[in-house]
Amino acid sequence: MAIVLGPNQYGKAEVRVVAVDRSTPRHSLVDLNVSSALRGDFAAAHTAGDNAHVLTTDAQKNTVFAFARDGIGSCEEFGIRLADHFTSSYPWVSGARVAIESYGWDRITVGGQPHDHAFRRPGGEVRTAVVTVDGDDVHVIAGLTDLVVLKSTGSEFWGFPRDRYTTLPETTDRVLATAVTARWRYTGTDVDWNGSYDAVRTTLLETFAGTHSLALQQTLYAMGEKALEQHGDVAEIRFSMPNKHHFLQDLSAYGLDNALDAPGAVVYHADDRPYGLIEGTVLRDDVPAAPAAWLGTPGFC
Ligand SMILES: O=c1[nH]c(=O)c2[nH]c(=O)[nH]c2[nH]1
Repeated sequence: MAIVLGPNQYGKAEVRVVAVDRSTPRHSLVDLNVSSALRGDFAAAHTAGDNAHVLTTDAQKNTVFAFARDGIGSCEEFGIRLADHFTSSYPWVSGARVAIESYGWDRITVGGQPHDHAFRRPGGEVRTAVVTVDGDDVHVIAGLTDLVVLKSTGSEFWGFPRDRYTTLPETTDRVLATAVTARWRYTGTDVDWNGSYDAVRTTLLETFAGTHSLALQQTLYAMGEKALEQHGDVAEIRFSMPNKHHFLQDLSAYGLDNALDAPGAVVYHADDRPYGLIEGTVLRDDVPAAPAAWLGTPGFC
């Protein structure tokens, strides 16, 4: 009896690449989750720790980002480009599997017009309602979770203090993305619930799109302020908004620039964790607080 190596493959799973075409003011974006796996003669790595045949998973990840710089096109084309590249890179790489998930983004409409650089990811979003009767009081909190939105420009972040652990560069043009959880409390119950829900949601989307953001905190406040200005029967609105970071990928190590104004797609790494978590309440100061309305609804400060 001999023990032998059976089928094997290896690669980098779930490379989150976002390529933004900024060549005109009307941006478009491709948002992918790419997993590559190589097959071939990798026996020595397994049996002897000899890595001479191992095209690193790190290089596979870098290849995904580098190839995205030329634009992604369809995910099928992108997969073929990558798989062809990997299999032609070394004679012992006889096969490659490239699996791609593509996340669609719709343009946010503002005043009936599709926005140039503000997008909403369809799916996932959930409408919520919490009704609390407390003695004679009836409280209604409407809301939504997982309203995923992104601006490919119109977002800056600078002017923050720098201590010895602060390495974040200042930026005047970044991707801003979040998954909005919002809950808003009505002052009464004489409300067209569906109409009001749609209208508040529209206000949130239009304000996210239309606010030139200096911080996600500022965008949060602007969304709440507009919701209260435009909807007189809303007493307060609470938000929980993760900052879904999109880092400009550094491609300089392989001789590629990734400048915001260079031709080709601008390539970002969509990082899923850790994430900033920005939470806040915007309220009318002349409406009594209603702590009973929020009892048992966690996730807000
Ligand atoms: O909009 C932001 N707010 C922050 O508080 C913060 N912190 C950070 O690292 N990036 C950002 N972005």
